[in-house]
Amino acid sequence: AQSNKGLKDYYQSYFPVGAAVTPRTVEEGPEAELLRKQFNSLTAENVMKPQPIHPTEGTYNWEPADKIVAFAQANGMKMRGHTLCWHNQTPDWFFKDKDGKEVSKEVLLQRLKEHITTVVGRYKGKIYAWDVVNEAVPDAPGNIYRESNWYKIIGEEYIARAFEYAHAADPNALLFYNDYNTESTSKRDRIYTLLKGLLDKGVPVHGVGLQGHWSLTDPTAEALEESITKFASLGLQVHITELDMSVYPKEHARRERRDTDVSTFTPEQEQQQIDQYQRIFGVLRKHKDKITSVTFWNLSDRSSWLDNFPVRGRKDYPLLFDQNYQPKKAYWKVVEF
Ligand SMILES: Oc1ccccc1CN[C@@H]1C=C[C@@H](O)[C@H](O)[C@H]1O
Repeated sequence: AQSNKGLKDYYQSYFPVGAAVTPRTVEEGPEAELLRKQFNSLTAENVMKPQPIHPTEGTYNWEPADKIVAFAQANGMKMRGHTLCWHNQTPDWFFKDKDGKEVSKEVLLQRLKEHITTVVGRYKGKIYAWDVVNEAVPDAPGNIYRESNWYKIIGEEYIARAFEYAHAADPNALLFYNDYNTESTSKRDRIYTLLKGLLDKGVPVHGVGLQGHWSLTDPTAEALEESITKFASLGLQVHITELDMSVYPKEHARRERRDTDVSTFTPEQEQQQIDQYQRIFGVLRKHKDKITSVTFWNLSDRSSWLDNFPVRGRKDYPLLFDQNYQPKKAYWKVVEF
């Protein structure tokens, strides 16, 4: 019956649809029920990032990640791994020796290799796609490489090495480069240059993750189409990895509250959100030959990372399910096509 269909059923002949979850989300209850009904792919929102999973050189924290993997396995869901190499949520110990001094390039490469080999190896055969490197390209025009500790100590080759380590650990896993703001022409072009260079050197990159932290007006359908086709022209699969649609103007840096930062979800904002979700999914369906996964970042408006970014404590309403896990008007425009 229609009522039993979820997003994953409507999109069965297009692409898997997923959500970013916490270990709490997969405990029995309304959120686990919503996951089962609506989604057939999962990403761990935080617990597979370097800091949560490998807090000190000698300790791995497997239990939270294992919980999410077990839920995916038990419910026949695909699992995306997020993320192996990133400048954020990465512990300082990677970059420091026992005296607190900066480590050499060789030591840091060895630590990166150990981390990736151990994490990817543990979930071999259970995680089919990894965000190997996250956000290596800066927003500001000009440089291709963000000046992270990875880049400063190793140089640009840290990216190729990360992909090679992941491929050696699980030759069957699809390996992705993941980034946000991928529809801005300057950043899009620099990501393209980075990826083309890696592919030309034979580095095992299989796809690009467009995070999809979008807003009511950005991107336009044309800009999104341009990004999808440009990256696909490299022979890469395209995943939308962190889709949400803030009801506030897009910003890319955390900032303190201003008294104008009131939380609103007016009928006008809702209508704009309905129209934008309809436009975006029209483009994604049109390019189902290039798009092989679409994952929302978090599950429902009950809780979104945007409730605290870029402004702490400003409630956002970015997803297809409301604060009581019910489909919003935008949901029906996404599934009725
Ligand atoms: O939209 C942004 C603006 C500035 C910096 C980072 C981002 C997006 N950064 C993402 C968001 C949330 C995290 O949980 C994800 O791991 C990260 O990939």
